[in-house]
Amino acid sequence: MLLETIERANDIKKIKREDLSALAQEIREFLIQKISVTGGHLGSNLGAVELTMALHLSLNLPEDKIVWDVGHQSYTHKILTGRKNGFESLRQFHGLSGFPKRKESECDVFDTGHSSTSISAGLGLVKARDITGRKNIVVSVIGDGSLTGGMAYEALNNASKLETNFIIILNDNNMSISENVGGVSKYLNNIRTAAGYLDFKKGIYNALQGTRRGDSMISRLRRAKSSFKQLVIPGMLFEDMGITYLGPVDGHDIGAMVSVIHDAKRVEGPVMIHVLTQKGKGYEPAERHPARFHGAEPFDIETGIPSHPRTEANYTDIFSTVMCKLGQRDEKIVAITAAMPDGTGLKRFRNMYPERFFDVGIAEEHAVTFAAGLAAGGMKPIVAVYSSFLQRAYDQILHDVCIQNLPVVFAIDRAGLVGSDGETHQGIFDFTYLSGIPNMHICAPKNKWELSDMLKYAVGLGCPIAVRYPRGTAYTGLSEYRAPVEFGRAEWIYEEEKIALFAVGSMVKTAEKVREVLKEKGHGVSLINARFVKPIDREAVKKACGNHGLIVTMEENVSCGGYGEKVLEYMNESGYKNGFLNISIPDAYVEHGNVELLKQEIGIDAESVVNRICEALKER
Ligand SMILES: Cc1ncc(C[n+]2csc(CCOP(=O)(O)OP(=O)(O)O)c2C)c(N)n1
Ligand SMILES: CC(=O)[C@@H](O)[C@H](O)COP(=O)(O)O
Ligand SMILES: [Mg+2]
Repeated sequence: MLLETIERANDIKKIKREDLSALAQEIREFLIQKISVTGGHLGSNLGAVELTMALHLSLNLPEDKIVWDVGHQSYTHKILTGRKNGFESLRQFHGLSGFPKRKESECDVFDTGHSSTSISAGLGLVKARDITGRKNIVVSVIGDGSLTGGMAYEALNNASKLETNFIIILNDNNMSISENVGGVSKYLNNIRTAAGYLDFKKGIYNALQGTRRGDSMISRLRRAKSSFKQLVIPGMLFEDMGITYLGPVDGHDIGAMVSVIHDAKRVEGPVMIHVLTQKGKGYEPAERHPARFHGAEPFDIETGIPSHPRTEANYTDIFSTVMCKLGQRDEKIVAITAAMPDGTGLKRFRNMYPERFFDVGIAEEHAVTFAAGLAAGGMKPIVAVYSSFLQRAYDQILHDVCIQNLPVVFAIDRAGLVGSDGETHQGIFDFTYLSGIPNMHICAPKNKWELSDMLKYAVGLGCPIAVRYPRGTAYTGLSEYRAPVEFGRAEWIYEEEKIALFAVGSMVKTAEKVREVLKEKGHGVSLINARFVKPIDREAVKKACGNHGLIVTMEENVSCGGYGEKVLEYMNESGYKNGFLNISIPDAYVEHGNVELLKQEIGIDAESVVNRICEALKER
């Protein structure tokens, strides 16, 4: 086994050239086997095996630096830098992260998880290198999907005036999570097609090898121009910006890539190598269904079928169904996603109302301002977005939606702990970043019916509102509690005396369990479904303060700027002296792992909450 000989960075250089494709095959088998058990980002990793090997053959790690965009394709890099044993615990609590982590290895130079950051970060590393007089190589690896994100262009704009070496690898597999969309995707497609015309199986770069920055590469291409009917000069967009373009190169040909990287290292300035790869390469189910195997749950290797097929609807399914109904009822309803039609459940809406569906690419900032424009034009936009990705669009929410009080609905999925993606993806800040914005309203459903009711309520509200719901199975308990949603009003579920549990969204289910245990211990416990985080229901808090010694707030958001703080602020303002306990996420990032385990770890699972309440009662 060649893979066994790889124990640390640079060991790959000891492998004989003729054995490299066998090593690539072993890496693929390893990835398929491990990810079939743990789950993980299979497709992107299978596509980037040879590209990563070529980089490791060409660079000297950790002195040289690789910045992985999103970082979901960095598994081969982890294998080649001595972490293959960690794959047993990939994305599990205290196990190997699914993304690059500086704390995991000195070969991980920059933490990622969100898209389109790699060129900015790489440029920063280049400048730090130049200022300190070091000579190392810096490479940013960005996918075609990530190149739809605005940050990438801000960085290219900035990099274009660079006079020292900076290598950008565009790993183009013609896919984002779903189909890649828009003008950039079309442009890259044209390059691919042009390469096809030329019948340059190994890419235009190989045919023109030996060219240098700004000289014969482009002029040779121009000379070659007369031989085509339809001409696309590859990379002209980048060349015109001052970025040397090399490619396209076959991303599964290690020799070709080592050769082009060798040349790129000699360019004094920014240089982009355009590499063509196939998502899911080498595993048929993933090649056939790249979207399904982008982020795979554990699966059967023979068939590709998930090992634990889902039997219950999740919140995304509910959102998806409601959107189709809303779209049917009202022609002004439009839906927007930033490259997540599958993940947000908007695919069905897209199929039914293609003219009212917009996938804007990985462009959350644009998605929000675009929605504001739609609203200003009289439409009723719903932006479906993951909580952690919406963090990017803070100013657009404030400046473009809320100052003008435009009726944009934010359907915030993956709110709360998401699990195996970890720190970068936990949706635990949205109450905080949204609730400080005047005109914004925020609500969270306790179960699947309430999500449906809240969405319908939200589209009729006529001003900015966020409905936030978690990843995973939609709660079906408390179905008998379905009082109409009213602006800023909580819902009393159980009304007793002594302890009042004010729970938000997903925490209502936890609060039910907490209540059961406390009742067994002889306590009277009220349970209030908060429903609204902004505005909070002051009347409900006032009422609870009248006959409950202890007020407990429960939320899956960081404590700072969350629901609990708002309740406490109101209690203080009003002079209520009741005991108060805030159950929320502490002021820290939460790593990857099973959500139930993470909840225990941070003390927001039912058992921990009971213990904390009992402690609080003792102190009184
Ligand atoms: C800001 C942000 N929005 C959305 C995502 C979700 N996301 C992760 S990977 C990905 C597609 C990236 O496509 P590409 O860069 O081409 O890489 P590939 O998956 O094709 O390897 C998306 C949309 C993200 N990580 N960050
Ligand atoms: C890398 C990335 O950002 C996405 O692929 C993310 O992992 C998707 O998460 P879900 O599995 O919750 O859709
Ligand atoms: Mg891609």
